[in-house]
Amino acid sequence: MQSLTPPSSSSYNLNKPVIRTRNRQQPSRILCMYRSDSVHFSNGIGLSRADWQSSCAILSSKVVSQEQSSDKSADHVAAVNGHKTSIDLNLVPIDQANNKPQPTPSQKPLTITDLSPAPMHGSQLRVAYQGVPGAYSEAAAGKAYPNCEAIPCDQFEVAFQAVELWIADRAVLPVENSLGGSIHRNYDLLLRHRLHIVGEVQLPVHHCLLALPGVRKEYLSRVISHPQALAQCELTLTKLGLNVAREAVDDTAGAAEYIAANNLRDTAAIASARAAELYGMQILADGIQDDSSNVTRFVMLAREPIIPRTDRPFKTSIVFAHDKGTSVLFKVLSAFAFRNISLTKIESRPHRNRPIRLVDDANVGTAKHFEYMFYVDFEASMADVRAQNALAEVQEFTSFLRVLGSYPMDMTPWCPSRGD
Ligand SMILES: O=C(O)C(=O)C[C@]1(C(=O)O)C=C[C@@H](O)C=C1
Repeated sequence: MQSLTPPSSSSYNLNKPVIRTRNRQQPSRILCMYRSDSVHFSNGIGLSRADWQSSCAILSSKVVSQEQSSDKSADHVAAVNGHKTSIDLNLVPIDQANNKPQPTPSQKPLTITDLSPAPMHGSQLRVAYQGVPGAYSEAAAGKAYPNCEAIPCDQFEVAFQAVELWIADRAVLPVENSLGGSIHRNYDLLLRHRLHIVGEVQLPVHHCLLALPGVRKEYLSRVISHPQALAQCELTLTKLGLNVAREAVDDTAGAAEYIAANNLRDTAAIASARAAELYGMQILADGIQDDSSNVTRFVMLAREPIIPRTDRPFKTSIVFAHDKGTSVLFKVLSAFAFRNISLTKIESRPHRNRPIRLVDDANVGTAKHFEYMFYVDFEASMADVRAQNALAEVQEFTSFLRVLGSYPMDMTPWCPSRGD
């Protein structure tokens, strides 16, 4: 199993080990664990657990929406995520009249525990996040799962692996910020890993400028923080007269920890008030984000998808591509527009497997088109027939389609960050 080690040279003992990539000393053992897990959960039809999980959200609801249709269409549906199988995917029967999932005689009615399975090891949910204690991601983990055990990881990738290897039950990862935009790394990782989005939280982000006790603004020659935090405070730093070097580090709280551990009196960090408290820093300026309504959206990831519902607002996240390029985009978006399904987010990322498509024309030469993966979030549950029909249509237009998750929207009342 992946080993846990205490944080680097920090003199602060927070009793919270950070999972670090450099301690992945036994890849073969990790691989074995994963394989045996797949075998153990295999459903006897040749699909691994991971395959089954990634297929089930879209496949189950689509098959159910076409309950009366032929075997041929079931095969067709089962190819949506690239898995050709005759598996019975009739997992979430839909009452078409009420547009609600219905229990069948062989199924127990759903309870709240079905929607958010309890951890197998005890009552406290273990939630992996990137950063060290005091990071905003830790606060997001606490908002998503009050009373959870937050597990710090030194990289996003490690947070994904912590869940895959059963070290954690969930990962909480930032995907976009209202000022800084998308956190692209996490979009790429969502595709590379087989975890499911099971929820979202939006966290007001209130940045502070932190320095060692006694340090004044005039002494500073640099400010360090997470690149997103530096971007979110760019104008305010200038307004404060801080024309100092800005340097990116892995996370906001880690910046504060680093300054404290190395007694750096010429360096300030952009981080939370909680980080100031944890690492014995003073707050030189409070609320330094360029916009008072600065919000970061985080998604929660799990090994299992949740069962989509229609009795509360849900969002669904998908990723798709087409081997004929971007011309498909308009058609895909129209599938949602015709059904009055609002999109809340669209993002494109390079198609890593095939980044460039060459189109040769003997007369004029060779066009080099960049290829993309498109990520779309829309406001509907996969248990909603409108979403099922929209995705059935999207499937016709795309060569790759994966549902990343269908999950409750964060509807907590707007509560701007402290001091605004
Ligand atoms: O560094 C942190 O404290 C984080 O949690 C990371 C992160 C990010 O990746 O965007 C999260 C929220 C803020 O937007 C700034 C940084």
